[in-house]
Amino acid sequence: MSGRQAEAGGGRFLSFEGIDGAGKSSHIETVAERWRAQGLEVLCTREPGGTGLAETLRELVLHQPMDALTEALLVFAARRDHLQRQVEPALARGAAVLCDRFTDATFAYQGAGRGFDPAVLAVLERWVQQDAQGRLREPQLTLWFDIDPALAAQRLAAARVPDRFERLDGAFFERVRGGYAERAAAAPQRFVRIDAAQPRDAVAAQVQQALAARGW
Ligand SMILES: Nc1ncnc2c1ncn2[C@@H]1O[C@H](COP(=O)(O)OP(=O)(O)O)[C@@H](O)[C@H]1O
Ligand SMILES: Cc1cn([C@H]2C[C@H](O)[C@@H](COP(=O)(O)OP(=O)(O)O)O2)c(=O)[nH]c1=O
Repeated sequence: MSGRQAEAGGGRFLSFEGIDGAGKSSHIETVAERWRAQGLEVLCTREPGGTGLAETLRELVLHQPMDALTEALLVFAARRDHLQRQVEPALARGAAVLCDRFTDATFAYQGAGRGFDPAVLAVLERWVQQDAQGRLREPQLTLWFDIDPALAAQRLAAARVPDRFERLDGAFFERVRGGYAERAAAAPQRFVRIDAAQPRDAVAAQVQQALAARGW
């Protein structure tokens, strides 16, 4: 965990990342159920989204044509509202926050995928996530569901109608995957790589092991 990270106030902040079709969504509810059974308050949420305003911005980002800077500004605007109105109050109450994607997705999709300048993303990250003491709000643990884009595409083809991102080609998702690998290499204490190509039970076991390693 980085020294510049904000305290979670007794709460837990866990993010789930990976390219579309990696299979992360299937596991969030399982973790939530287990933690609720332990008596924890759990907030399951997602980005972009998690508040009325942020869900409205999500609809635009997923369905309206726009350039990479507009995309980045909208996902950070959604993140700001989500942090202020949902995530920070939940962590302050001591709740566990399970977030389907967070800022790593912006570096992976808008940065590595679209080719937008990561230095600008890092500036926006500080504006949006830094507290008055200069500490950055980040997940304490990020589970990165890593998978070959060709396999993820096969899963998605069987699963749902694609949105703006899911329609992009294999080369885009190779770059996004590379973006996640870079983020993971830069923050090895925060990231755990999950081999998402495995069958669902094996993936669930890896998730459980990553949480147990944190005493969670
Ligand atoms: N380990 C797995 N093996 C095979 N199919 C999977 C596995 N995990 C999830 N799926 C299926 O793949 C599709 C995409 O999973 P989903 O959880 O929606 O991915 P994501 O949220 O990462 O985009 C769904 O149809 C899901 O049932
Ligand atoms: C959080 C975030 C998501 N995204 C993209 C990645 C996904 O394609 C999309 C929504 O993510 P996701 O919730 O995984 O979609 P779904 O409900 O279809 O599983 O938004 C970005 O491009 N930048 C971001 O900062």
